Parts: sequence; structure tokens; C-alpha cells
Amino acid sequence: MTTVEQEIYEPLNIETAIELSKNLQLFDHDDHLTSEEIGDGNLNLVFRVKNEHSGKSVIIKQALPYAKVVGSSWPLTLDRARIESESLKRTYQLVPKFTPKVYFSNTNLAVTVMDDLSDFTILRKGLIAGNIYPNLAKDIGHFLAHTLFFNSDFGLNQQEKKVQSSRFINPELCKITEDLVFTDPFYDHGTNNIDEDLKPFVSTMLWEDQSLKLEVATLKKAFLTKGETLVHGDLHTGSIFVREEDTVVIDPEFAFYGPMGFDIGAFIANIILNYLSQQVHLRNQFQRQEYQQYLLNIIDESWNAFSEEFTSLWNQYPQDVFMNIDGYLEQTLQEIFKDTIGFAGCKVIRRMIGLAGVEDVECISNQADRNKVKKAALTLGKKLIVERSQIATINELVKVVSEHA
Ligand SMILES: Nc1ncnc2c1ncn2[C@@H]1O[C@H](COP(=O)(O)OP(=O)(O)O)[C@@H](O)[C@H]1O
Ligand SMILES: CSC[C@H]1O[C@H](OP(=O)(O)O)[C@H](O)[C@@H]1O
Repeated sequence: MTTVEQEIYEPLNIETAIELSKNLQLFDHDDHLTSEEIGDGNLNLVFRVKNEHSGKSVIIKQALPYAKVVGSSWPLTLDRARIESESLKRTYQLVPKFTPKVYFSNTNLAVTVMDDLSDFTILRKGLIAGNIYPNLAKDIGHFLAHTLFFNSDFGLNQQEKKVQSSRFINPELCKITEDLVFTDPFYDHGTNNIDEDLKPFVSTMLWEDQSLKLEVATLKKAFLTKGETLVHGDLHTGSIFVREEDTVVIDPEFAFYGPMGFDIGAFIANIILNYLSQQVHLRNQFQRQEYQQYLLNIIDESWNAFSEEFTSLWNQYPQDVFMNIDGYLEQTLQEIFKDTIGFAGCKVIRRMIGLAGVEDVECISNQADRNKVKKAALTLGKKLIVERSQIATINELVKVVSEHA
């Protein structure tokens, strides 16, 4: 049995999740509570504990000592729960509107208790359904500008940044990304998940292209070495909750001090994948064009919101004497932009042929249709990686994406 007092790790079940929330005094002892496990991600358990009478509810997320999607043959550190709760708390300090509040966390139990966002929708599902979220691009741009700026040497005391970065050393989760995003898809590796019909295409397009591999090596080096800021580390559309007017970012267990462009690239990559999948989901040409234009606008507006807000924070809260030197901001944004495009390319490719695909594409039941989308995505992903230096503006990026549907 998992108790707060003993602090001995054991995976929760629906009964012990209730018990834990009562022990934490989140509910009264005589409240009648229900509990269900609602986790649909690759790694963790997620319980919703609810008082059906009052409607009050909380989410208890618990790390398992292995990757849930594979099973106990893939052991995985419980420390990811500490990283996740510390990242959520830091992010709540910076952008409370866009972050669930953490009520309790415990390293030994590997649990984080937080706001229940059940009245929100996971963005990936909302986009597959063709919904419109008018504030999404602006909100994500704001979220990224504030989190990336205030955790970096540009916006945080530079000695404090070194101290903070030591709390987010996350080797096992980084290794997953190093392998699944930056290595395995570019080789005929056992973790890949490729339809037999696609293999010849993938082999020619990726595995035999040495110049592509040189560019991926450069991007992997950036991921390994550029400890610029505290990144979320896995900002795909399954890590974003949305309502008509609201946006909340969850699941930062991959957080670490990494490159500025990594989160923006992840977000854009997942918008691109939904964009390409709409070729099949929306058969009506008029509706498809309209929705795809909305998705292109998200790419454009989120980058613009990010760069405008980042510029404003740069001018208001500089931590480095060089930040008023002409050209330094522009050079910094240009470097972030180039990394963003390259990371987006890698993220697009990994979701098409690597372990852990995306529902937007995997839910296409017709194999030929699905593979057509995957080929378009692989072609575009490769282009983003190898041509990232030539794509100078967000308008140019949007144009390149629009040419691949
Ligand atoms: N705060 C929350 N409120 C409501 N549902 C949540 C919350 N956090 C997670 N969930 C549900 O659990 C699922 C998995 O959560 P996630 O944090 O992505 O887990 P994993 O780390 O395993 O990917 C989400 O897709 C969502 O359905
Ligand atoms: C074996 S982990 C695969 C994959 O899962 C993670 O995503 P999530 O926890 O949101 O489901 C992450 O993207 C990893 O690369």
C-alpha cells in the first residue's frame, strides 16, 4: 500500500490513488470518492480521483519504473517524476495561466498531484476533429517566449542559471530523445516501426543519404550540447490541453537545459503532421483548404508571437551587458529559427517511422492513404533538415509546408 508516511514506492491502483488523496487531505475522510486510470501516454499512470457529489477532482500522475508502452523490459528512472513536478512548479511561477497547479509531489512515490483539466481537450484530438482554437498560436508563442527567455542566460541571473540547470540533469529521458528522434529513424534500427511497403522509400530517402546524416549529426550535437534554457522537452500536441479560449501545457518530464529551438520545433512539427493528415481526414476540398490554412496560420502566428514577446522581454529584462548591442537580438532569433526548422524536420520524421507514431496519421485506416501521408511527411521533414539555412523567414517556412500537401 502506498502511504505518504512510509514513502515506499509502489505503483498506485484505483483504490490506493483514493487512499493517497485522502491521506494528503485533498478530500475529507468520509467523502465518497471515485477513481479511474486515464493515462493514454507512452510512459506513466494517470489517475483521476473525484468526489462525484461536489464535483471536486484532482489528477495523480505516477511514474512507473519502466516505459509503459514497452513494458518492464525497458527500465526507466523514477526521477522523471521529480523533473516533471519541478518543471511544472517553475513554469507556474512564470506563466500560471498556461500551467496546471501542482498540489503535492513526492520523489520517492514518483507522484505529482495537480489540477484536473478534464474540461479541456487534448489538442491533438481537437485538431484531428477539425476544431478551431483562436488563442492557441498566441498562447503557445507567449508560453515559449516566457519560459525560454526567463530560464536562459538572457533572462535569468547567469550564476543562478547554472544552479538551476543542475536540478534538471535528465540523462535517461534525454537518451530516449537522442535515440528515438536523432538516431534510430536515420538507420535501419530495431526500434523503428515501418510498413514494409514504405521500406524502399525510407531506405533511399533517409538511410542511404550521407549528406542528410551529416545535417542530423549537427542537430543531434546541438541537442546534446546547447544548454541554453530549460526546455519542456516533448512539446507535441498531446502535451497541450485546449478549451475554446484557453491553453495549458502538461507533461514536461523530458525537461532539461537544452536548445531554445527544441520546443518550438516540436510544436511546429506536430502542427505540420496534422496539416498533412487533413489531406485524408477532410475529403471536402473547400473545408480542407480552409482548415489547412488555419493550421498554416498557427505556424506563422506562434512563431511571430514568440519572437515579438521574446524581443519585448529582451529589451525589458536584459541580464547581459551585450544585449543592447545592435544585431545581437536578430542574430539570436535567427539561430533559434534555424534550429527550430531542423528540429521540426527530425520530429516529423521520427513520428512517421520511429517508435511512437502520432494518432493524426496512424488513425488513417486505409494503408495506401496512410503511406501517402507518411511519404509527404518524410519528404518535407528531410527538406526542413537539409534546407534549414535557406529558409530565412516564417513566411518561407509556411510556403515550404504548403507545397507538400
Ligand atoms: N492534469 C490533467 N488533467 C486531466 N487529464 C490529464 C492531466 N494530465 C494528464 N491527463 C490525461 O492523461 C493522459 C496522459 O498524460 P501525460 O502527462 O501525457 O502522460 P505520459 O507522460 O504518460 O505521456 C493525457 O493525454 C490526458 O488524457
Ligand atoms: C518510449 S517513450 C516514446 C515517446 O513517448 C513520449 O511521449 P509521451 O510521454 O508524451 O507519450 C516521448 O515523445 C517519447 O519519445
